[in-house]
Amino acid sequence: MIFRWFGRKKPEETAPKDEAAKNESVALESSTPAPEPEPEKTPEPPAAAPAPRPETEPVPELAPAPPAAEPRPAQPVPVVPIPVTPPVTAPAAPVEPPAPVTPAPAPEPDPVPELPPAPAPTPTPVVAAEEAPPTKKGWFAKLKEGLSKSSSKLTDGITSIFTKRKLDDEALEELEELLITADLGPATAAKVTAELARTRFGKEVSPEEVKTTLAAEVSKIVTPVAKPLVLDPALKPHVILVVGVNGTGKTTTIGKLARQFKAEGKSVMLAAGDTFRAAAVSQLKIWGERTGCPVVARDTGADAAGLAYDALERAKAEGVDVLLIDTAGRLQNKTGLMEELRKIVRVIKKLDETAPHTTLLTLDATTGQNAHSQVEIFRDMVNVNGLILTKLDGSARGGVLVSLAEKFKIPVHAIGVGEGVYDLRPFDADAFAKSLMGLSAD
Ligand SMILES: Nc1nc2c(ncn2[C@@H]2O[C@H](COP(=O)(O)OP(=O)(O)OP(=O)(O)O)[C@@H](O)[C@H]2O)c(=O)[nH]1
Repeated sequence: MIFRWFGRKKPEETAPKDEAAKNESVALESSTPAPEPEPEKTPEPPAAAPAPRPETEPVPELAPAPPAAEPRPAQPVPVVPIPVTPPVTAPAAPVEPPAPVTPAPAPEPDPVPELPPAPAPTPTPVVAAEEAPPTKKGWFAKLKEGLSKSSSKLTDGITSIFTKRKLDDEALEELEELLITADLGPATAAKVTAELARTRFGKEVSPEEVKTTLAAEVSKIVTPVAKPLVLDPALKPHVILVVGVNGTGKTTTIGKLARQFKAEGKSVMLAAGDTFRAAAVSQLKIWGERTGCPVVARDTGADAAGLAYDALERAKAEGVDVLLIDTAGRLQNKTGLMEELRKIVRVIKKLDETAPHTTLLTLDATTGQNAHSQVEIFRDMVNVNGLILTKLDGSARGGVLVSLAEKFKIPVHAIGVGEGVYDLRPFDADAFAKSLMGLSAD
């Protein structure tokens, strides 16, 4: 029966590699500029097109009224002096004379003392003032806490399977199922349990041992993809195209990355390439303000590729270090989206044939296995060469990162564990694996 474990489920996911290679070449082909018949719609360098000039940042009028979706972390709430209403005391038992009951001075709607003009929600240009950057220890704690829903599902399951029990076929089967339901995917689940069987089969194992072994296995699987996003200093700018389904965290991630690059002393420019939704544009503008980065934007409905072209042209002219381009993510209109993304790529290649230098796909970790199809779809549209898993905080499906790593082998540059500007961190394989299994850092 041991052999059942070794032979039964060889991780059968070699196919994706070929598929990945195939698709990659497709994507690359599609982005090769040479015999492209299309550029008739390509926005030409806006020589004589003064009309919808991309408006540029800073955008002073944005400071007030952030849209509801604004991911601003808790700010000290401006204290507006509110006129204190006198406590309404029940009038004491009526005493004579009953007649001229002078009604207790009604809590007058106070003559509103002229309030000093409400302190406008601070324009928050200084990111550092928002929250303190977490220490390494604080970061691990945050990651562990963020992954607690994912890990408690796993650790509760492991405890119930392995309390005073030998590692037999049945236990392995249950473990494998548990790992699958925790989104690690069938191939990863089989691989990890087979490894456990190889070393411990027939022995009594404690839940702690199982967790430690699984953490080590998970770490082995995700280590090859844990690659920080490194900017090429020779590029002016290093162009990062950010793609992903709506709501997966593109704009927020751009804001967080912009902060990080700025903190490293880089000059950063943002391009509001999701021209479809006005809210997306204003959200990016807010991030631009918060991080002190200029934002190239146009009116809703403008041509996204034209905007990207203008942004790159300007970034080059200004010698900017990094250009982050936001994009739309309307999967409902897949063909239209594919066209739009490919066109952005083609058009920016006219200015720099090596751009985009990084095509980042944001994936919402709460969507579990759905993330797999998103990788496939976007990889086929554009040559995705980096992933960012967002919303790992509060997701019960953080295990999906492991199956993504195993299947696609695309670098995971960073993970998002909150809406705050500091809540994006380089992906640390070991810290992630331990947190996922509910273990402590050391
Ligand atoms: N908890 C949590 N929320 C996040 C994280 N990243 C983004 N969000 C939130 O997810 C929501 C969607 O994020 P956006 O950045 O607007 O996503 P988008 O992909 O740009 O979406 P569209 O603008 O609709 O295209 C916002 O409320 C963000 O604050 C994360 O790591 N953790």
